[in-house]
Amino acid sequence: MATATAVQELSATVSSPPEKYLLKDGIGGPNFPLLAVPAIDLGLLTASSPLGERELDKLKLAFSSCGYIQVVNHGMDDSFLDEVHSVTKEFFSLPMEEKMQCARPKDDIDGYGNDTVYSDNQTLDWNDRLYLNVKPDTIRKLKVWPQNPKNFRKVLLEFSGELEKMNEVILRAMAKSLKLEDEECFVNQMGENQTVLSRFNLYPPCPRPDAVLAAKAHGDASAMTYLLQDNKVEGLQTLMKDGQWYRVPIIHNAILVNTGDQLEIMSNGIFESPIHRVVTNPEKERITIAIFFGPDPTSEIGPHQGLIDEKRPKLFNSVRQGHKRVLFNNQSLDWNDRKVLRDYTAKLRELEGQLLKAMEESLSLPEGSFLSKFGEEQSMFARFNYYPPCSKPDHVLGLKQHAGGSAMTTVLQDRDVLGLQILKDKQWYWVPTLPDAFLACERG
Ligand SMILES: O=C(O)CCC(=O)C(=O)O
Ligand SMILES: [Fe+2]
Repeated sequence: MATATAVQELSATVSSPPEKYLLKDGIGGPNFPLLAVPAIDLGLLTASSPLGERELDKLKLAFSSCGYIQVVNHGMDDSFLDEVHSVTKEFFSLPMEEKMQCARPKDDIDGYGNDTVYSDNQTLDWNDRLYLNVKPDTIRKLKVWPQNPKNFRKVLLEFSGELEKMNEVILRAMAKSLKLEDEECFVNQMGENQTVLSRFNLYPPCPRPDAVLAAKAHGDASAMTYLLQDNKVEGLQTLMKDGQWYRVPIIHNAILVNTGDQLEIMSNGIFESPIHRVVTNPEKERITIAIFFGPDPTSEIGPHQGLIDEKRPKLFNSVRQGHKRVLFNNQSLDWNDRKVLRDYTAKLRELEGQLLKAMEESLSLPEGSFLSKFGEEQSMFARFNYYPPCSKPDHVLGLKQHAGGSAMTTVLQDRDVLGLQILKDKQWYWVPTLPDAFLACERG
């Protein structure tokens, strides 16, 4: 495993980014709409007044739709936040030899560096960063904590300490906004020794903003993420359910908060962990500071009991951080696969609606005759099949003869290998494969 050259140096010396930073299909765009992220007044979240109630409703709506809030009136004054920005900028402006004293050792995450290169095919991010674990104290790697600027460590501890308090207020408010009896339920799930990780990001100017990302699309593995954005240069974008990337706006010295994967689990999927990315800017550098809060890695987290009912079954298994598994009709799936499955099933639901409509039309039935029978909460399950080669195809079936119990089944067939047969008039017929076409059948 190798480390890439500092992006800061590339930015200063090359006129076009090396191949390994270029995305084959570009970043899309160029016009990305601005996302409306609600500003939440921290003081009001704890107020028992109609205004306080309104703020809680805003918070709930924001976290369950776009996944972000901008916290204002948070009690950190401008001069302090300017100091957070300036120690970060000063650190990245140090001569390379000095920054390298904080270099991330191979196979570690703490320290100054950038993408670890795992393979020749990897596309790299246009970003240098300093990762520092802050809590629990026992995992601090002080060897890579900057000694210069002199106030760096003090500022980091004060900033993360302020955000730790803010996080407790917000976690309580989230529980309250969901009308949960136990307002401490999310705070308690974070455990005795929650993890606090800081990430200082430098995004140098990039000559190919159309083809290079500063951070590839990802969801945060944290429970909650707090970001002090650059006050002048935008860059963060988030993927909304309409499949479109939106720009996340800047509010001067507001703290941008998003839910991470662990909170998605605790809230049984009500508060989703948004997928986001960072784009590059051709002229200006961008600096941000992210603080991630995660549950105690030794304690188990899971969907809160009060958020599980018939309408919203338990979506996730209980897990320890780092072992993110999910329940999807009793099939355990990896986290990223679940996101793919969610998008895929959403598209199939649309397709199903169109097919039902066409079937109604073909029988001259009024619109909705079939669809209405499925009800609000129609069930849907996925099954992934692997059929290994078999030396006795004349004696062994991949799947015995059956008719499914569903109303409608959609199959994405193997692109190359035939296998499915249907029985019609006592005769078995092959079902041809048509690359990337869906096979739909009634009554499974
Ligand atoms: O710098 C940003 O705008 C976002 C950073 C981010 O997504 C991260 O560090 O996980
Ligand atoms: Fe992130």
